[in-house]
Amino acid sequence: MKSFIEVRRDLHRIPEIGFQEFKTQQYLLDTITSFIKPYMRIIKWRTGFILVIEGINPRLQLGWRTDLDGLPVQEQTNLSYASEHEGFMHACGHDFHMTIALGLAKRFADVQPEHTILLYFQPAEEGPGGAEPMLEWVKAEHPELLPDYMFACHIAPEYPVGTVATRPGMLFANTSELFIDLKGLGGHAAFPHHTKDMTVAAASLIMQLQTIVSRNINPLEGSVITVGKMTSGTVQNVISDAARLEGTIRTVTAESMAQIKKRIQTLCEATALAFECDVTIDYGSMYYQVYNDAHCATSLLQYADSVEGMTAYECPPAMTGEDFGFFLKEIPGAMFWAGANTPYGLHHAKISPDENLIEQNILFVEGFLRQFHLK
Ligand SMILES: CC(=O)N[C@@H](CCC[C@H](N)C(=O)O)C(=O)O
Repeated sequence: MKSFIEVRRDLHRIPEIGFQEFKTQQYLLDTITSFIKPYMRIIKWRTGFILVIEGINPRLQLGWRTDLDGLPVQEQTNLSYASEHEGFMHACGHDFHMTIALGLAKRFADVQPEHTILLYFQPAEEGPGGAEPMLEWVKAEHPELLPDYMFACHIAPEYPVGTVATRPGMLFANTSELFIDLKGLGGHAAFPHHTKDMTVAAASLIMQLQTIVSRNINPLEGSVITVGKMTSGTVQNVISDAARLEGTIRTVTAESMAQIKKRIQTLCEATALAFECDVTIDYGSMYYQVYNDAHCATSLLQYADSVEGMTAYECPPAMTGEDFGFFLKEIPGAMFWAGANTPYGLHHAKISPDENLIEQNILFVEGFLRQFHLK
């Protein structure tokens, strides 16, 4: 078998967006098939699958989840193994997450575990969200594959390799995507008084959206509204008849999410009135916050503390979103940040995490799952 660094590089070359992970799924299945044992079996679901590894003496079923999808980001790393898919990149570390899961599969193929291990290879974390429908499928079709406890990691650029950073309670925020379409009346650039200019309406709306967190939400409750993409118009001397804003909302409570959406509705209605146009809102997909079970998070930190080369850090929560939150809503478990030591942040076109994290986290997670026990 190839080294795990080579495997990660292979996966890095072929990023695919949510529910389009066809090559990725095939690569993962081919790799697992090369070392699969009679006590292991694969159950496919859409572009993902579950690898079931029967334990020798299974008192528990422990789940480990990896996400599979890349992002629509044009890579700028200049790496020899950069993305071969123009306009797409593994800019959120899912190539690392997948390699760690493959590494666990290999380690448990080499030495059968005591507990039954369920490796969830889940599509579409970045959007539209694979965790919720995957969990619904398991509950309906394979309830025997529901883990008793479930874990996952996410790379963290800002921490040194070997860091395990997590906390009991909320680790990541509630999220909701946000899509706003504005439709007006286009026309000649020289005759603005005959038009309803959607570039100006959209620009005004963006500025108003940015007042919600600063003026309407309790400052002691963190919230974020980001408009990551704005499109409007066709050419420099035609007034735009259509604009679209694409963004995301992050909150720490369901109440502030509802409050923000109410305010967005009001501002959109006001924009429609002020700019004499149609404004429609679509909230896309929403993720439940990542809420760690206290015993599971503490167990991860304590185990990290006991392993040479690993550093446990009880970290603050972040406004990142993760659909792993849907698993944790129903199954006790925890997610942790795995130190990746790179100057560029998640979703940056130049992010290049330290590959040493792969081996270290395979061994860490393997050891953690093998020794995990009930309270
Ligand atoms: C870990 C991470 O970066 N996750 C994404 C999840 C995105 C969810 C959804 N598409 C949204 O934008 O609301 C993140 O951006 O935090």
